[in-house]
Amino acid sequence: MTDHTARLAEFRDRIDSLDGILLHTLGERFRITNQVGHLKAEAGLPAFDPDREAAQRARFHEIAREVGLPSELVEQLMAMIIDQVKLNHEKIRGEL
Ligand SMILES: C=C(O[C@@H]1C=C(C(=O)O)C=C[C@H]1O)C(=O)O
Repeated sequence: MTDHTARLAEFRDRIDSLDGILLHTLGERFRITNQVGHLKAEAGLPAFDPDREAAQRARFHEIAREVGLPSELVEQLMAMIIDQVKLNHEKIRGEL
């Protein structure tokens, strides 16, 4: 193996490991938001909480700046996740 091939393989190992961490973390986030979905459905609370989401967006921008990621990327990524959470909440409510 050339030095470049070995370094590429090392980088890809690290990428695979980080992808695993990201997806396991996402799975854990969905497990917790599903619990929130059950709690809200039982309490008759709406799936969507705009004040909470506004506070989260402000925090996402702050974190994006800290870690050097484009704010738009972080915002779009988190909006996709949160939209799916709200769909899950509607589904949970429909099943009660
Ligand atoms: C999980 C919640 O429900 C919704 C989903 C959110 C999320 O995925 O972070 C945030 C706010 C709500 O619109 C919540 O209210 O905390």
